Amino acid sequence: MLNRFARALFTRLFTPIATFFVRLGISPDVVTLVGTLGVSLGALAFYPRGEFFWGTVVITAFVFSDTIDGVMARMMNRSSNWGAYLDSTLDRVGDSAIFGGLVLYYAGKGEDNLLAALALACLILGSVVSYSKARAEGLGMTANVGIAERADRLVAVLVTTGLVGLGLPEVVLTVVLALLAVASLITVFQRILTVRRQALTAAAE
Ligand SMILES: CCCCCCCC/C=C\CCCCCCCC(=O)OC[C@H](COP(=O)(O)O[C@@H]1[C@H](O)[C@H](OP(=O)(O)O)[C@@H](O)[C@H](O)[C@H]1O)OC(=O)CCCCCCC/C=C\CCCCCCCC
Ligand SMILES: Nc1ccn([C@@H]2O[C@H](COP(=O)(O)O)[C@@H](O)[C@H]2O)c(=O)n1
Ligand SMILES: [Mg+2]
Ligand SMILES: [Mg+2]
Repeated sequence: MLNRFARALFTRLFTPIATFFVRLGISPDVVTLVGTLGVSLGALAFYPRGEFFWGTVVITAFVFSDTIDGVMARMMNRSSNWGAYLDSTLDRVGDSAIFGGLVLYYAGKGEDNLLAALALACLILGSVVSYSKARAEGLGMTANVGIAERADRLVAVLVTTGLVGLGLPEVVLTVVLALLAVASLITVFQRILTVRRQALTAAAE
């Protein structure tokens, strides 16, 4: 949902940074790689220790590299299949680090099995959401639908985790992760139904 409504706004917001990087001769692939490293290190260095606020600040500082790399590629007229593949594959690494960092904290020092299980459910279901689109695209179909696309999932987990780091009760994170897991599951079904419709229509033609 956010992807649809906020993409144009965020593209405009980050165009000056993208222009600056292009002038410095930096390639979009480097931005994709450094962004993923920053997100993953931020998540895995801070979240397992329960440092939710600083972890979220570091992750947020790097997560928008995913918007900047695409803007740069289009600006330089070098959008490529390789770039799209690298971008999507590394997205999965960053997303796994974020939810994985929460799993590590709650399965260990945080001692909350319910929160650990919910963070794990969000990690797994989020990956299935992404796979359901990638597989559809690999078969020549589209699955660009769903109430919990990547931007929605990231905003939900980062805003809530950051606020818990500032003192918001953990029960709010429990509720948000539970809702996110359900929304991700619904998104999987929305995508399956979309692809089924396309596959059946194509078979009938
Ligand atoms: C007091 C609280 C303390 C904590 C403070 C921090 C709060 C943090 C708040 C927000 C963080 C928001 C993070 C959101 C990041 C979203 C970035 C993003 O997703 O950008 C990438 C995306 C490019 O898309 P891709 O084509 O690369 O992605 C594809 C897609 O993701 C598919 O997903 P799927 O659904 O299938 O899983 C994949 O299939 C595919 O593989 C993949 O390639 O760009 C956009 O989507 C652009 C729109 C981004 C909209 C973000 C909205 C953020 C809203 C509010 C943020 C407020 C923070 C303001 C910071 C301002 C900084 C100047
Ligand atoms: N290293 C990269 C990263 C991205 N691209 C191209 O941008 C598209 C994704 O754009 P976003 O705004 O969603 O990040 C991607 O499909 C590629 O075409 C690239 O070429 N190299
Ligand atoms: Mg990108
Ligand atoms: Mg991406």
